[in-house]
Amino acid sequence: MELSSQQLALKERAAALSNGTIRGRAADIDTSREYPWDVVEVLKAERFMGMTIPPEYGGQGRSFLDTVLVIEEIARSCTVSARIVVEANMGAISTVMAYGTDAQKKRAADLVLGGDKPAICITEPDAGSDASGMTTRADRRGNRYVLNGRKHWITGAGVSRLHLIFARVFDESGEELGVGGFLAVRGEAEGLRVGKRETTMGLCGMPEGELVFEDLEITPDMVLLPPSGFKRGFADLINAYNSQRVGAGTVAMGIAAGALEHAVAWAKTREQFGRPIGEFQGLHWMLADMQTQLTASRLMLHAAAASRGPGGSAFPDPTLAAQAKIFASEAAIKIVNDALQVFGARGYSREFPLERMARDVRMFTIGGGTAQVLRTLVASKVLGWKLPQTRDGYVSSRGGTEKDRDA
Ligand SMILES: CC(C)(COP(=O)(O)OP(=O)(O)OC[C@H]1O[C@@H](n2cnc3c(N)ncnc32)[C@H](O)[C@@H]1OP(=O)(O)O)[C@@H](O)C(=O)NCCC(=O)NCCSC(=O)CCS(=O)O
Ligand SMILES: Cc1cc2nc3c(=O)[nH]c(=O)nc-3n(C[C@H](O)[C@H](O)[C@H](O)COP(=O)(O)OP(=O)(O)OC[C@H]3O[C@@H](n4cnc5c(N)ncnc54)[C@H](O)[C@@H]3O)c2cc1C
Repeated sequence: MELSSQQLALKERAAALSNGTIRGRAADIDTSREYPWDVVEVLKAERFMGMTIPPEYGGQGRSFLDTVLVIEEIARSCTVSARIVVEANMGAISTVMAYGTDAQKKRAADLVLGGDKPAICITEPDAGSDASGMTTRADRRGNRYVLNGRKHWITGAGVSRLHLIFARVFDESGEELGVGGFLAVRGEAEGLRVGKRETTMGLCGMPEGELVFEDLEITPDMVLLPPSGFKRGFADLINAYNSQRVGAGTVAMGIAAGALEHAVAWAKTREQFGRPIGEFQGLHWMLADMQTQLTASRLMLHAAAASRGPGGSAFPDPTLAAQAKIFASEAAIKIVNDALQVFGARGYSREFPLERMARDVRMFTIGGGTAQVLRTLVASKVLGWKLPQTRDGYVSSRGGTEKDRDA
């Protein structure tokens, strides 16, 4: 995909920041397990926070493809910093920019442009891949909603201020209306409690935590009503999430790009048997395969970022987003581990970035929808069949009977 001169300039600016300040901070962010507020200030100064926010709300109205160019460059040096760029431009913020009221857009834009990385709150202890099986509920009380429930593995728990919470909606008679999005700002909302932080293998500077909603009151101005209403609210909200799936896949690809750069430089300088190891054909072919997989990942992610879903969607095509994330995340795990292999024992040392990259990249076939669940989404498109995953749903969707179900 041909990039414009403005996009090339944007990519260069991001690369300069990545090669300088960001690269210098990556190892400390990992070992300290502290959220990099200093990096947020630098991202703000470079206007990499809220790039996709429309100019009327103080942003630049940049595309998802522009954002992907920046994410890749930042991820070459630091995964935590790259994920901040993802969530400051895609996912929750782009959902509010698409579905929100004017006041909600302004509030969200001010927070993100001020350096806030929003949290998208979908996953629950008993509803991970089966996200629509969520039990967090929003009960109507007069003109407000009261949220009760719990989410976990929420990126930014305890540091994010703006939260987009997916919840099952009930009217005052207790009738279920569907799924809605609810906005809450930590520190302003009574009843939003930050729980346990996970001790993760990678992305150590980014809190992944539990959120507990205890009679969290949501006023009408903070209800994010999906365009098709609560009835198809889940579909609308997860459709908006496709932007973040492309962003997540891009972080994985960026880590791989950084790891390959390190491996190429090492292969040229490390000598064994009196010659650079880069002279051995076995490594030629490894490096060639790594580059081939990286190029394919980048092409798929750029195509997905530039795509739009059916029906005039403002978001990437769901199938292209799923395919790009499946391919890029699985390729990146292989590329990073092969890059570590090129370093020999040094690859296994904390004195080199490869072991951190290998720990960081491992999450991308899980977070953002697992590689298995995304394959089902692609298969559903290929077959032209709906493929509900519950046993009853599957049997009935294929015209089966009770007998089939109990088979
Ligand atoms: C598994 C799921 C895809 C949903 O499966 P279900 O069988 O429960 O429901 P479906 O009938 O398949 O879907 C319901 C409805 O939504 C539409 N849909 C589903 N996925 C998409 C999509 N990606 N884009 C657009 N529309 C979508 C589907 O067509 C149905 O609509 P209709 O009824 O046909 O009109 C889903 O539960 C799922 O995606 N599970 C994975 C959970 C996930 O991705 N979690 C991410 C949490 S955030 C995170 O991890 C952040 C870390 S990362 O770095 O970003
Ligand atoms: C680093 C990180 C950050 C995250 N950030 C967020 C966040 O900010 N917000 C948020 O809401 N969530 C977040 N998540 C949660 C993430 O979305 C879930 O972990 C993911 O959706 C999978 O759910 P689960 O972990 O419960 O695994 P499970 O759903 O229990 O899956 C376990 C295994 O079973 C497989 N499986 C499950 N169902 C099927 C099926 N029908 N077909 C085939 N295989 C299946 C899965 O692929 C997986 O291999 C994050 C996760 C990680 C690791």
